[in-house]
Order: sequence, then structure tokens, then C-alpha cells
Amino acid sequence: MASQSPLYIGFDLSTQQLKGLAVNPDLKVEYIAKFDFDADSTGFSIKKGVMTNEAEHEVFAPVALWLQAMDTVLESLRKQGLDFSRVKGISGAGQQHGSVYWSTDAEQLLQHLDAKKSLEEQLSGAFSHPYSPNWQDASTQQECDEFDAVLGSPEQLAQATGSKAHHRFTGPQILRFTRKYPEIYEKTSRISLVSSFIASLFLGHIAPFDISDVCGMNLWNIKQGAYDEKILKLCSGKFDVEGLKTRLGSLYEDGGKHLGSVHQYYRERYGFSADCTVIPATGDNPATILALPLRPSDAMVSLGTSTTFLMSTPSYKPDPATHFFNHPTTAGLYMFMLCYKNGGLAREHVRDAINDNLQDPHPAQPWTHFDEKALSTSPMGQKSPTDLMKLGLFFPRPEIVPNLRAGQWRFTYNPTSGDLTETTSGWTSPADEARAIIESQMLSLRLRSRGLTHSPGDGLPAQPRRVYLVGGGSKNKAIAKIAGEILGGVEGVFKLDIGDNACALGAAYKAVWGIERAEGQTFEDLIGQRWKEEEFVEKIADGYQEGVFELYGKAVEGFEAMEKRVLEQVAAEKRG
Ligand SMILES: Nc1ncnc2c1ncn2[C@@H]1O[C@H](COP(=O)(O)OP(=O)(O)O)[C@@H](O)[C@H]1O
Ligand SMILES: O=C(CO)[C@@H](O)[C@H](O)COP(=O)(O)O
Repeated sequence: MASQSPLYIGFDLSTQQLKGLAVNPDLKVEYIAKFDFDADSTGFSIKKGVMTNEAEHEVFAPVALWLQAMDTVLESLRKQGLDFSRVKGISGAGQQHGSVYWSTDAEQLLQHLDAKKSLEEQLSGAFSHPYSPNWQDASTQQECDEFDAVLGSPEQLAQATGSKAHHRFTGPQILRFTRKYPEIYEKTSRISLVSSFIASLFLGHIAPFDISDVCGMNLWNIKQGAYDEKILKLCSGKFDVEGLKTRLGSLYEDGGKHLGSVHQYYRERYGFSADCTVIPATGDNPATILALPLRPSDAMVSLGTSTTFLMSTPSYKPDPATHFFNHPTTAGLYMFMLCYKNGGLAREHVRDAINDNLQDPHPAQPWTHFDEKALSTSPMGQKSPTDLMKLGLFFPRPEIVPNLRAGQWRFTYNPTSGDLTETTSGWTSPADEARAIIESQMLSLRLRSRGLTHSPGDGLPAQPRRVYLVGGGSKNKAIAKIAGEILGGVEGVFKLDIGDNACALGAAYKAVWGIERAEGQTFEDLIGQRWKEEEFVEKIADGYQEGVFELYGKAVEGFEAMEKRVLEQVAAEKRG
């Protein structure tokens, strides 16, 4: 009977919520539950899932919040009627780079979980530090400078680890931790990523890192398939390098590795069966590319709190401006990524300003006015082809690409003469900014991904075959339309049937593959065979449109010049 078929659970522990969903072997979602950190938690002074210490540019999240979320999501799945004895595999997706610091009691506490108590009640003593640095943290400039120098240059660090040093990457974060909290570091038995933290909860002991998510630490030499000794030496600070190695632990190449059975706690408390196996949880972005059998010519744009641009590719071409990770399931493939801090929250700032300006601060549909403004403004704000283009950067938080302080900059650009002027004249704020912020974000993606796209033939310009939108913002048709105009996509812009749950879905598919694969069968092969295109994806906007795509090609040149100008200005400010 279909209702007795196995189930596979995928969790997504992201910035603003925990989601858990269960799929059957046909890849169909049967159950889904969500815990919104701000709306549903009790006892934490968080905003948008995090806490901040502005003075030191720190952003962090309480680990106990995630335990409360896990208790609640499991309970909610049970209340929906999920029969946990059907679950054969569990995997997860964690916000990338965040680190969890386990106490010396952690293994004991995890091993002896008491089914009568919640996780939150009994794991408070399992952490040497109650907080996990969040990917939005910008406190590690000094450590990043040291990481960028350790192999000679940022280029060489990128060549070895897939990325130059970034504030949020776990290596620089650990080095700062050894300096800010040396006594706590000494009392830390193990360090997990958010992904391996999820797996640890279900295994009842501390799980190894995942082969893809480990690439978000600036510690793993991707080509050598090992930690880089020189970098580990730097990262251990004044402590010994062997101690750091113990805290990090070893890992498996195989993303479908059977880590062990679900812990007794879950069998007693929820009715899981002993043959439910834990498969390594990965990062939220690597999990997102597992939500469909992605082809190397496709692009995914994840419109979550961060905006990320993802491609699966056989080529390893590291560059300080981008990221390469091991592919989460398939040896020989890599994940290419761009990541922006100013994604969803930056768009919300413009949305709120527009709503306030219309004296409708809380409309029933919060995005209606934003969408209407975005769609009624012409591309680049040009009413006629001879008008100047409007270009801007909208960064309420310090940005990663390019590495710039928080701020807003507005320009006009003459695509014929190349004249670029910093001015607000001609701008109607905030109305013009709805289209301008989407254009700004998409132009940056097009600028930085052009080396990886190819012509689809018929004399067409280089562009993706398809653009898939996922994450909270993928519900927005105005964003989808403008994304298609700028990024192209010969077949169009698509959304997954459950677009804002893509990373939980990718994690669940990873569990399906980990358990059901035949000897040597790849993820793409297994998921490809079960994938039902017409049921799982929906075309939401046109992609390549002749004329508009080329107009935005000119805008990309202006955008590149604008970023260069702003970077020079900000560098001059710093010099005083
Ligand atoms: N209709 C919409 N239009 C545009 N953005 C939206 C819409 N609905 C939700 N969002 C955005 O989605 C973001 C959350 O996305 P989600 O993928 O759930 O987040 P995360 O995984 O980072 O926790 C919010 O910041 C919000 O701005
Ligand atoms: O830092 C990165 C990727 O490098 C972020 O993408 C985090 O992985 C958090 O993602 P969301 O919470 O926005 O999904």
C-alpha cells in the first residue's frame, strides 16, 4: 500500500526557520512542518533568527533555539499523523559556515538522551559556548587577512580551498574564537558545522563533516581531498594543531555514507524504527542543487535571506570573487556559487519604504506595491532608448560581493558614451528602487557568472539553458520576470513546485539516494529516473528575450564600472 511505503526526511536549518519534510520513494512530499524562529520561539531575544553585537560586527544565533525548533518540528510532524516507523533515512541542510562548539560532556549527553525530555531540556550542558557565529557575521577581518596571506595570496587560498578568505568562513571564525575565548576553546571537545550538528542530534554522537559543506571553512584542500596543514597551523592560533584536528574530526568522501542508525531517543519518543539510517547532512546551498537533477547548463538562484547563484559544473576554476565546493553527492563535479548578504532583507527594506510612502505600511499582501512599482518601471528606468540608465547598490548590511561596507549608492549611466555619474537626480525614491534593486542583484549575477555560461546554439548569446528560482523570493513573479530579462535562459525561468522548500527537499532526496541507490549509482541517475518534470516544476517567466537581453548586456558594463568606482571611493574614505 502506498501509505506504507518508506519515507525519507530532510531538514533545513536556515537563518530564519527550521523546516522538516518527508518524501516517499517517488520523490513526492507527504508531510511538511516549519518553525519560524522569530514568530514561534520562546525565550530568545532574536531578530530575523539572529542576535547582533554591532560594536564588533558580530552576528550569531543561540544553539538552544535550534533545539527548541527541532523538538517542535518533530512534534508537529507527529501531530500531522506521520508514522515515523516508515522513515528509512534522514538527512539535512544547514545554513553554511556556522559552527557549534561542543563541551567535554557532549558525547555523554548525546548518547544518554532521555526520551521523556525534550532536546532543549537536556542538551544545554552539551555546548561549551551557547552561540553559533552566523554567516552574516563580519567580525573576522584580521583573521581573513591572515588566511589570505598564509599560502601567499587570496588567489592561492582560492585555488586550494575553493574560496579566498571570507568573514563568515569557519576557519577565520575558529581562529577568532581561539583569541576571543581561549578558555572556552580549551574546554571545547569538538566543533560541528550546522549541517553536522543536525546529523549529530539524530545519531546521538558527534557526526563527521560533510564532503561539500567542509569546503565552506577555508581549511579543506579540495584537490588534495585533505585538510591543508599550513592553514590548520594558522587556524589553531596559539593552541596546538593536533588539538584542532581532534576538534574537527575526519570525514568521508561519500555523501551517501550510512553514518549509523537513528538514536534510541527518537525510537522511544517518536516511534522511529531501528532501521532508519542517518545520511550526512550538507550545507543549505549544496542541498538546494539536489532538489532537482540539475544539468551543468542550468543555473539556480536561491532567493532566501541571502541571495545565492548556483551551478553544478565539471570545471574547477577558482577565483577570489566566487566559490567552488565539492559537489555534495557526485565525485568529479563541483558546485559553483556566488553569495550575497543583501538579498531578501535588502529587498524588504525597499518594499517597506514603498509601503510607508504610500501610507499603507502593512498591506494584506506585503509585496503588492513593490511588485506593481517594479513592473511599471521600464528596464534600467529608461523611458526612451536615449535616456540615461539608473543604476544603484543597496546594501543595508556589509556586502560580500563586492566586499563593501553597508551603504546606498545611486548613479546614472550613458551606455553610448560610458559616462557614469553618481547622482540621485532623475530618481524618484523609493518608487524607482523596486526595479533598481532587483536589476542590481541580477546584473551582479550575470556579470560574475558569464565565464561559466555557453551559447545554446542558433547564434544565441551565452546564457543558461534554464534559470530555476528557489527560496522565499521565488514566489514573486515580478522578480522572476526581471530575472529572465537579465539572466536569459533559452527555455525560460522555472520554479520548483515547492520552491521555498528546495533545500529541505534536496536533503530528503539525498537520504533517498543514500539508502536506495544501487552499487555505484549516481544521484543524478537515481533522481533523474524518478523525476516528473511536468509535476515538479513550473515555468513562471520567459527567459531570453532578444533586445532586452542585449540592453542589459550594456547595463552590465555600466554596473561593473559603478562597482569599481564605489570600491575606489570607499578605499579612499578608509585611507582618510
Ligand atoms: N512574495 C515574496 N516576494 C519576495 N520575497 C519574498 C516573498 N515571500 C518571502 N520572501 C522573502 O523570502 C525570504 C525568506 O526566504 P527563505 O528561503 O525562507 O529564507 P532562509 O532560508 O534564508 O531562512 C524573506 O527574507 C522574504 O523577504
Ligand atoms: O553564507 C551563505 C553561503 O555561503 C548563506 O547562503 C548561508 O548558507 C545561509 O543561507 P540562507 O539562510 O539565506 O538560506
